[in-house]
Amino acid sequence: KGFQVSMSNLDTVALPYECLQSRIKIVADRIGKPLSLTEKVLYSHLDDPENQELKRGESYLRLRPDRVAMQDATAQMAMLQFISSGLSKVMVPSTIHCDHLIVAQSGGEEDLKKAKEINQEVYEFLQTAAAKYGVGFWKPGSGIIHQIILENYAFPGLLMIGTDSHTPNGGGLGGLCSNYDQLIELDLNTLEPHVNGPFTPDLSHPISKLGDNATKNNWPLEIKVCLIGSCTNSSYEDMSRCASIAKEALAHGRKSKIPFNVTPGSEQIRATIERDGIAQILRDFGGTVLANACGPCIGQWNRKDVKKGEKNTIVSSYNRNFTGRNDANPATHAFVTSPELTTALAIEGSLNFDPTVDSIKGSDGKEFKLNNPFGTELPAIGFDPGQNTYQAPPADGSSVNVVVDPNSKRLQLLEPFKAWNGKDLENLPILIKIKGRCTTDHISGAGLWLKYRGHLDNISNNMFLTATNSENNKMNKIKNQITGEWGAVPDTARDYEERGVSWVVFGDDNYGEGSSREHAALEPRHLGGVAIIVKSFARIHETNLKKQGVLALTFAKAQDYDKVQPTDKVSLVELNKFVPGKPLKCILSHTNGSKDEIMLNHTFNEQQIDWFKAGSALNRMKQIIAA
Ligand SMILES: O=C(O)C[C@@H]([C@@H](O)C(=O)O)[N+](=O)[O-]
Ligand code: SF4
Repeated sequence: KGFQVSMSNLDTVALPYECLQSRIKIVADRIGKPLSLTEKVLYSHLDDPENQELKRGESYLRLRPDRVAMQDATAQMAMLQFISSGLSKVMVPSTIHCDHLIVAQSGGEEDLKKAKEINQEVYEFLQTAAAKYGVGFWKPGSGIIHQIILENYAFPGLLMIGTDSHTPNGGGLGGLCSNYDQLIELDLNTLEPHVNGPFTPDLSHPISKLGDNATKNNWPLEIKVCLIGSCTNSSYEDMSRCASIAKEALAHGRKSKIPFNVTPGSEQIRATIERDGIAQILRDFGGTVLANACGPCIGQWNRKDVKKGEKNTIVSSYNRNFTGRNDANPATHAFVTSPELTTALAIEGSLNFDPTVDSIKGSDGKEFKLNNPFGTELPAIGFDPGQNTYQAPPADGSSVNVVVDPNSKRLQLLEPFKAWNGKDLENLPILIKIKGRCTTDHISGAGLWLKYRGHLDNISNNMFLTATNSENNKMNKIKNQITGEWGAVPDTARDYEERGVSWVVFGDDNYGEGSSREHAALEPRHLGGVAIIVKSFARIHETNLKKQGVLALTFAKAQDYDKVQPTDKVSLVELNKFVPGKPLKCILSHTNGSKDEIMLNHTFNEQQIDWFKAGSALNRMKQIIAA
């Protein structure tokens, strides 16, 4: 009792277990039955455990997170929004992690040096904003946010807000607990390794069928590059399992047939795999050790081996493989799988090779088969922390000067979005009616655009560039409904905006899947979009739209999507009756004079409707603070 342990060895704030347990007790007494792990983590962070409404799947919980973590591609916008809030310091321990902006080309040291030069302005902004507002700063080279969280910050029961969709990775240390909502039994002996792709992580192939499926679909069988690493596949164990395969190949005089890139998840992983000889084995196998960063996973890859438009296949252990995501080449067929399967496939460099059954010819001409990979979960003699790349926030950063050059191409201070004018939205043009998959990479691509993530007007030039227009099945070719001219999506949106004309977008299922990037919501809002109307939303993106004051609406009847003509004028009426749980009325006025009235569902609660009325959640927060 009374003995305090700090939340991490980099913070002074104590682990909050006493407070968490007292809140759980209050809720457990209210509910009167055992709680699942998720309920324990959430309810122990309730702002008002005595009175919070607790309807599973319905209630919006007001929560107090223990900490916040931001990666550098989203932290710029997060800190710009924080600066515009007028608050003087963060309320909970927070950190910024420089991991998304380092371009992979020749290898770790060289790439990191170049990144520090190229991104100097952005790193300087983040480093000074961190110091000024009390945020810890992990310098470029520290590693990927989620690996660092696992190494320094995650603890059982933690509730953390992260500006990246893989933040739940830290939940892996959630610890065991007594009550489950559902028990799913998986017989792992029946589960064979799978490889997913191309163009989506949802297209899954058992390794035994991969070659046939690739042949049937005319996907290139030859693998051009294999890449291991990423925020969720770059632990010490991952690397040591890959090294066990590399070592076996080397023992038979074989190595990777193709370029093989290795991304350590953090400086600690890099230093430890160097110390333990694992990095050298991977280099002997033909590997290039890249910087501790996201790199090619998010298109930070200065790829030289194929030309843009050239059809080719790559295999990685990354998390995503959407069109063009890794190298901005829409013809790159990217497949994702485990780090060890990626390593094994590199030996023969073909999708037609099944390392679980096929043998390999050694340099002595003799056939051999790979044994199952094995790894070491934790290094026997502990981790080598490597270089210290962490900057703790000073006790008082108020005098720190944060520079945002008004002529910068990469950073721009934010202007508040306008509040709703209290009127219905009448006869708006449709900017684009999107057909099929529309991920956040389609709405706001990464790759070369990542450099503009701190400049809302400049990054808006990538808006919807790779979304498919239902009218012509083309990307980035839409008709301006006022001038009749065909043009690029961002230019057309800017033309409407300059004319003071708001617009809407229609979309398909799981709209906005993938990344957390708020830019996919900020950009349409910035260029004059007022409503996104789709068959269904991806959860994170729907919330991002609401936060930015955009009406995130879904067809009450999915088939109403087919009633929408790209030339329609769209009205959203009776908005004065916009309340939780009540669908909104939409009138489609077709060019032939006929009209269709359809109903649109939404998931806005009272607080979020206030965000819409105020123009954004940030505007609403400032109203509350000022009141
Ligand atoms: O786009 C971003 O900056 C965040 C994004 C990125 O890490 C990604 O994997 O796409 N994510 O996953 O949330
Ligand atoms: S998914 Fe890729 S880009 Fe996103 S955080 Fe992980 S490594 Fe970085």
